[in-house]
Amino acid sequence: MDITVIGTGYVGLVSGTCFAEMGHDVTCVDVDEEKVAQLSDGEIPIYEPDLDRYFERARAEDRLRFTTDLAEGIAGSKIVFFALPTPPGEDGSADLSYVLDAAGDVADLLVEADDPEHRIVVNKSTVPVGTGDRVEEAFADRGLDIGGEVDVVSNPEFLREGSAVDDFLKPDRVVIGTESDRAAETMKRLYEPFVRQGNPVLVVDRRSAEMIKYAANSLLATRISFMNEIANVCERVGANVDKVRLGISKDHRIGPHFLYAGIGFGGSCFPKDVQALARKGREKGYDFQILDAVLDVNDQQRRRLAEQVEDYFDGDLDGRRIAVWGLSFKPGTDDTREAPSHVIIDYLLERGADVVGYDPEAIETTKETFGDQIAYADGMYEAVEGAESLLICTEWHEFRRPDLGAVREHLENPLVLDGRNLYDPARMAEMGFEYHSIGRPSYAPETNQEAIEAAIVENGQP
Ligand SMILES: NC(=O)c1ccc[n+]([C@@H]2O[C@H](COP(=O)([O-])OP(=O)(O)OC[C@H]3O[C@@H](n4cnc5c(N)ncnc54)[C@H](O)[C@@H]3O)[C@@H](O)[C@H]2O)c1
Ligand SMILES: O=c1ccn([C@@H]2O[C@H](COP(=O)(O)OP(=O)(O)O[C@H]3O[C@H](CO)[C@@H](O)[C@H](O)[C@H]3O)[C@@H](O)[C@H]2O)c(=O)[nH]1
Repeated sequence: MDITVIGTGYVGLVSGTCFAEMGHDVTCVDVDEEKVAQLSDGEIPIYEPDLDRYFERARAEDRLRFTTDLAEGIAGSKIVFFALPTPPGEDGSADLSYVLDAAGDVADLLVEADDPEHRIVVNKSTVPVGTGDRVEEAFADRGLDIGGEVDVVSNPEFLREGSAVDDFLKPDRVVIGTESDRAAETMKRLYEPFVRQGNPVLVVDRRSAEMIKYAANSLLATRISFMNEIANVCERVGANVDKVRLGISKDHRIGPHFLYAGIGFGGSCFPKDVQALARKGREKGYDFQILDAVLDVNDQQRRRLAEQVEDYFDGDLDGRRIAVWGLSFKPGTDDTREAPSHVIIDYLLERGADVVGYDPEAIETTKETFGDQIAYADGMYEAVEGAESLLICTEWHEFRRPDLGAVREHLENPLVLDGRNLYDPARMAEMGFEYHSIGRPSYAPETNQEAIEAAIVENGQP
C-alpha cells in the first residue's frame, strides 16, 4: 500500500520506517528542509535504538522516501498520516494549528488533483477530543465527499521514546477511531502484521479514540506523581519506597509498571497531555482536580534535587561547581523536552552555580537550550572532577555501575543526590559519600554509621 506520513519527528519517522518494514511504500513529508536532506542522505537526525537497522533496510529496498513537497508526498497515496506537533499553547490547551493547517493543505491538493480515489486521512498526533471533526470539516468545506472520497480516522500512537521501534512493531493494542466500516477494514489490514501475537486492534468511535490517548497518558502520569508522593512520605516516616513498590506491585490489580519514584516525569508528552486534558475539562465546565494535583506534584518533584543542593550549601550556590549526570528526559533518547535535568539546571544557573553536564546521547540537544551557559563533559568521570556535588537525573545504563571509588576521588565534596535510586544507600555511605535518594533513608558517612551497621546485621542490607 502507498502511505504518506506528514511530519518526520519521533513518531513520524518511526511509524514511516516500521510501515516500510512491513512492505509498504512510504513517503515522509516534512517542512524542515535540513531534516529531509539529511534523511534522504541516509542520516537519522534523532537517537532512537534500533531505528537505523530498519531505516537502512527500507531505504536499500526503496520503500522509504523523503520530501518537502506535499503534493509529491501524497500523490497516489491511500493513507495519509499526520504525525505533527501539538505543543501546548499559552493556556495549556493543545495547539492544533499544525494539524489543521496540514489538513487544509491536503484538502486543497485533493481538490486540485480531482482524483476520485478514496483516501484515509489518519491523525496520529495526540489531539483533544473533537479534533477529528475539525479535520473532517476542512475536507467537507472544500466540497470533498466524506465517506466517498475521504475518511478521517483517529489512530493515537502509544510508542515510548527509547523503545519506540519495538513498541511500534509490537504494540499492546492499536486503537482505530472511525465510524466508517471501509476505513476500519483498511486500517485493520494495515496493522494486522503488527498485532499477530494476540494483541487487539480496537475499533471505536473517533472521539473515544482521541480520549483513550489522553486517558492513558494521564493515568500513567498520575501513577508517577502518586508514587512520588508516597516516596516523600516514606522519607518522613522511615520507610523505603523501593520496598513499598515491590510490595504493591505484586497485587495484580496494580501491576509492576510505572511505579518508579524519581524526580518527576518529563518528555514531550506527559506534561503537555495532562495539561491539555485538564484544560479541556475546564473548557467544558469540569474541574479535573486530580490532574491539577498530578502537575503540581510533578513541578515540585522536578525542582527537588536543586532545592536539596541549595539547602545543603545554606542557600549559597554562587560559583559552586555542580555535576549533572543525565540530561535527556529518560534513558535511551536524546530528547530533552521538559527534562527534569533542564528544570534543575535552570534553577542552579539562576543561583549562580557552575554546572557541568554529561549525557551519553543528549549533549547536542542540551546545547540547543543552554549553549555555553553550562560546561559539557566528555565522560561521566570528567563531569565530577572538582565538583562539589553530583546530581543524577537519568538512569542511563552506564550510571548504574560506575567506579564509585573514582567518583569519590574526583568529587571535591562527596555529596551525591540521586534522583533515580541507582545505588545502595548504605554502600554509598561506606564509601564515604553523603547520599540522598528518593523515598529511601539518607546516609552520611559520619552520622549514620551505627544505623547502617545495625541494618546490615539485621537484614543483610538496610
Ligand atoms: N514523541 C513521542 O514519544 C510521542 C508518542 C506518541 C504520540 N506523540 C504525539 O505525536 C505528535 C508528534 O510528536 P513528535 O514527538 O513526533 O514531534 P516532533 O516535534 O519530533 O516532530 C514533528 C515533525 O513535524 C514537522 N512539521 C511541522 N509542521 C509540519 C508541516 N506543516 N508539514 C510537515 N511537517 C511538519 C516538524 O518539522 C517535525 O519534524 C504529537 O502530537 C505528540 O504528542 C508523540
Ligand atoms: O515509573 C516511572 C516511569 C516513568 N517515569 C518518567 O516518566 C517520563 C515518561 O516516561 P515514558 O512514558 O517511558 O516515556 P515517553 O516516551 O514520554 O512515553 C509516554 O508518552 C508517549 C507520548 O504520548 C506515549 O506514547 C507513551 O505511551 C508514554 O509512555 C520520563 O521522564 C520517566 O523518567 C517515572 O518517573 N517513573
